[in-house]
Formats: sequence, structure tokens, C-alpha cells
Amino acid sequence: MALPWSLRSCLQRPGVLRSPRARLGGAGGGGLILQSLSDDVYQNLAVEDWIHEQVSLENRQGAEGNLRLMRQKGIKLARRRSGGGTVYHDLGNINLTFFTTRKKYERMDNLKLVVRVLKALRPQMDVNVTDRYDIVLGGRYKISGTAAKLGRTTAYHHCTLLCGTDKSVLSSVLKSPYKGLKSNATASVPSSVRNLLEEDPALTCELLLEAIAEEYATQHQIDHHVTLINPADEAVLPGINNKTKELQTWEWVYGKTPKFSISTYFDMAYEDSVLEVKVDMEVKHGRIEVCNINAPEHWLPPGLCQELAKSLTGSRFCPDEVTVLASTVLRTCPPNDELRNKWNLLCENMRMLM
Ligand SMILES: Nc1ncnc2c1ncn2[C@@H]1O[C@H](COP(=O)(O)OC(=O)CCCC[C@@H]2CCSS2)[C@@H](O)[C@H]1O
Repeated sequence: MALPWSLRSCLQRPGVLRSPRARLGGAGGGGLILQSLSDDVYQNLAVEDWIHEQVSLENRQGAEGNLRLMRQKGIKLARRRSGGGTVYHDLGNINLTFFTTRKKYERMDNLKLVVRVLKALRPQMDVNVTDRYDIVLGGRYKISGTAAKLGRTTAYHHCTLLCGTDKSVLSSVLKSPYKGLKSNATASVPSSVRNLLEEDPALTCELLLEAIAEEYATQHQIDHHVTLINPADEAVLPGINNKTKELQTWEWVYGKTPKFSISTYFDMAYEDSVLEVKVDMEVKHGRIEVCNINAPEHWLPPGLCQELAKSLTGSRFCPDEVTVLASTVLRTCPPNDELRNKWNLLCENMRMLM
């Protein structure tokens, strides 16, 4: 079974995520090509899970990307259940999911199908599958990334296909703002990316989806008909909305983040001076386990820095938590306007770290 889909802008970490347009093609015997009507990453990931789990039962990921920029731009963060690195999705990116039995799971065959379609559409186009299952254009520009999930008896392989994605957003949100970030998480492998539309403006997502579905049907000798699915339709996919909700929980999106540490500093402009603040944090499963904040002693009493560090310890690595904790600590602080201004400035800078 094959499922193509695209997503509204979002960043997808391994271990979760997805977007709008989707189709799937069936494997062996009968087969099916589905296309998701939704561009919501959580709904589309839920459909994948749902389909995978219906056939059998049976994953880890990193803390990459610029979360602050994503919040500013309204880009959602999702975690998928498969492996691989962090990828960016928007409506200019096609996602294809190939569901098979575990025995018939063969990523190279699926990717070759996509390459065959591209070569049939544009014979001059130099597209190849690399040994790490990327599809590259001109020998170096990535147009597709791959990830997979293997169950006991079933499996799925999914891949992206960059058609007309906003590359400047892609590269800016994937760049970590932390200079001193260390983690044992599986790191992404950054590549130079390219859109198929840059090669030929006629290669739209619609045209590509149609051609891939057609080739899939021919290769698997199944009906060419593409079945549209609504990932909110409980009648067709019982339990799907709970799955979608689960994929949106803090516990799933952030709580599964492997341990990482940040050792950084920021400069704060206060009146006529610039102050350097040093911050060290260890974060496990999305919660701050160790926190040290060092601001110049002549500027803010060390006790106040320690108070903030203490209250952040054990809390979620999330700017909203800083706001709540900061106002709680502020209530115990002497009613001194200068001190309060400095405190607010420090807290705002701590928020911006997250
Ligand atoms: N959408 C998209 N397509 C292709 N390449 C991308 C994309 N977004 C980012 N990148 C580039 O790939 C690297 C990460 O490469 P890396 O090889 O580390 O990870 C992947 O490719 C994972 C692919 C997951 C595919 C799933 C299929 C359906 S939903 S998500 C990143 O730093 C960018 O340079």
C-alpha cells in the first residue's frame, strides 16, 4: 500500500511528524493507493500509525532545530515514530509512505520507483539514490530523505520529495541556535537541498503525485484509483483522533528528547553597559535536570540568579515555564524597581534560550 501526503510547514523530528497531501500504495496481492486530505502533521502521522498498527504491532530522536524561530513563524514541531534526522515540511514537499510486510520491505525498490518516474518525466534529469537512501540531483543536491519503521511482521518506509519547499525557512529552522549543545541523539546529516521546481517549473506536486501513483499501480498490478482519506474520520479509522491527540502531547513531542546539555552565554544590554551571562544546563526527557546561571555579581545579587536556577531545575525546557516561574520568584523579591527590571531582563533572555 502506498500513501502520498504533504504538510503545512512543520519540523519533524525522528521518532514523529507529517503534513498534508498523502497517498499510499498496497503491497503484494491486492494493493491500495491512498491520499490524505489533510495537511496537518499530527493527523497524517496518526494515519500512518493507524495503518501500521492495524496490520501488526510494534522506536528514538533528537532535539535539533531552532525552536524560537519556529514559534515565531508558527511552525509546528512533531515527532515521528521512525528513525533518521530532522526534516522540514511545507506544502511544497511530498511525503510518500510505502506499507508492506516486513519480508517485502525494500527501501531501494521504492526509491527506484520514484527515480524511474522522475526520469520518465524528465529524461535529462540526473537523479540517483545514494547508499544512505537519499535521492540526489546532480550528484549532490538532496531532493528526498528516507526513514522507516519495522514492526514484527509489517513495516513502512516513508520518504520526502522536495518539489517547491521554502528553502530559506528549511535551512533557518534546522539550524540550532546553540553554540554549546551536546547530545547523544542520532544527529541529522545536513545536506544541500534542491527543489524539483527549480529544475523545471512544470514539475508540480500534483503532477508528481499522479505520476508516482500511476507507476506504483503499474508495478504492483493494482487499480490506479487513488482513494482519498480523511484522517479525522472515526468511522473509517476508529481511534484515529486519540492517536492524533497523543502525537500533540508535550510528553511525546518534547518528553522523549534524549539527554542534551547546553553551555552558552548571552550578552544583555542594560542602560549603558553590556553584561555577559553564562548558562549551563542539562536537559533530560525535556526537563531541566541541572541549571547554573552566572550574571555579574555587581549587577544582580548572586542569590537571585541561584533562585531562578533552582526554580528552573526540574521544570520543562520551555519558555512558558520560565514566565510562570519568574513571576512566582518575583513575588518573593523586594519591591525594588531597578532589581525587578534587571530580573525581567534576565528572565526574558532565559526564555529566548529555549
Ligand atoms: N523535506 C526534506 N526533504 C529532503 N531533505 C530535507 C528535508 N528537510 C530537511 N532536509 C535535509 O535533510 C537533512 C536531514 O537528513 P537526514 O538524512 O539526517 O534525515 C532524513 O532525511 C530523514 C527523512 C525522514 C523522511 C520522513 C518521510 C515522511 S515524514 S519524514 C536536513 O538537515 C536537511 O539538510
